[in-house]
Amino acid sequence: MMQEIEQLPKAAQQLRRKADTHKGMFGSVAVLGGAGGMTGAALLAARTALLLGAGKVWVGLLDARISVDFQYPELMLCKAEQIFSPLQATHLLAGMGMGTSAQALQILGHCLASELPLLLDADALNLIAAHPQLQQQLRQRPSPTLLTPHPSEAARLLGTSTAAVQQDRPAAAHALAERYQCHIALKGHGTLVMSTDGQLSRNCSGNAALSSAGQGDTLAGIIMSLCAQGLELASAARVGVFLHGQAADHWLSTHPAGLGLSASETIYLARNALNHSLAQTE
Ligand SMILES: NC(=O)C1=CN([C@@H]2O[C@H](COP(=O)(O)OP(=O)(O)OC[C@H]3O[C@@H](n4cnc5c(N)ncnc54)[C@H](O)[C@@H]3O)[C@@H](O)[C@H]2O)[C@@H](O)CC1
Ligand SMILES: Nc1ncnc2c1ncn2[C@@H]1O[C@H](COP(=O)(O)OP(=O)(O)O)[C@@H](O)[C@H]1O
Repeated sequence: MMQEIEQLPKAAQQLRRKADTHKGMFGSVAVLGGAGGMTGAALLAARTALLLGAGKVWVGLLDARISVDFQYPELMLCKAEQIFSPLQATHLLAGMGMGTSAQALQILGHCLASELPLLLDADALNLIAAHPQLQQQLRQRPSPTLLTPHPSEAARLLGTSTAAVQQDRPAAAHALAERYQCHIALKGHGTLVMSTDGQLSRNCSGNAALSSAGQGDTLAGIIMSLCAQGLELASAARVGVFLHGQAADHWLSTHPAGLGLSASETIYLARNALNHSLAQTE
């Protein structure tokens, strides 16, 4: 049976903060990605993780020419390999703008070998689709893993066409969860979240304003930020897809035709939506 996500899932209430806290209680997220020409994808995910409340955020870039994000100097930038020596993060997300080079393959291998909760997107998914040994490593991970494919990435992972995925999205989500033994968020209008316990949910928020580059990177950042702050990974996916869509729905109140929403602006809208929702239910 499919559950509809029509409002912020109750699990979000766990994000409310007590008075006596410190940053160590809200997780340390490491983002792996950003090869030459696509460092923006990794920075978008990292900025989102920070602005949605994660305690600390590292960015391990494959293109190591950039050493600081001047707009968000709170982010800790380093070479991708340095994330693992020593591993200080509590949560990993990988793939945004990572490319499919030998270096990307090696970094993804480190991520899969770690025992941390892991979100894989974009090129991490393309690499998995192309390398059976990574598929085996993925299936054997003892800790929670979420794959967030858009329909074309899902098609590569299933060895089918994008049209076939879109023709029966619940079947595709189910097949991905079965094949890779992971939680799945199959993106696109009405994003489906399929968890390894067999629960299938369809997100009802969001609109065509999200059809622009980088919006998947912000979704990945939202989900891992929520997970780092204590939500179980599948719950973080359900809360995250709703918040991401809600951000775009709020954009329509000032931009009714839904044009021109940048991924960077989605971050602020999602942050507002989350803060207001938690304050309203106090
Ligand atoms: N600022 C940046 O550096 C950015 C870098 N990006 C990176 O660019 C690389 C390539 O990723 P792309 O996703 O662009 O390329 P892909 O070739 O994986 O997928 C793009 C194609 O997928 C199909 N598709 C996507 N959503 C669909 C839907 N809902 N229904 C039907 N078809 C759909 C469309 O044919 C679309 O042209 C990745 O590493 C990605 O992370 C992107 O994240 C965009 C932003
Ligand atoms: N028409 C739409 N309705 C609802 N959500 C959408 C729509 N178009 C795009 N999205 C959402 O925007 C995000 C796009 O992600 P993705 O395709 O990975 O982009 P990118 O790789 O550029 O970051 C997904 O979360 C998707 O569900």
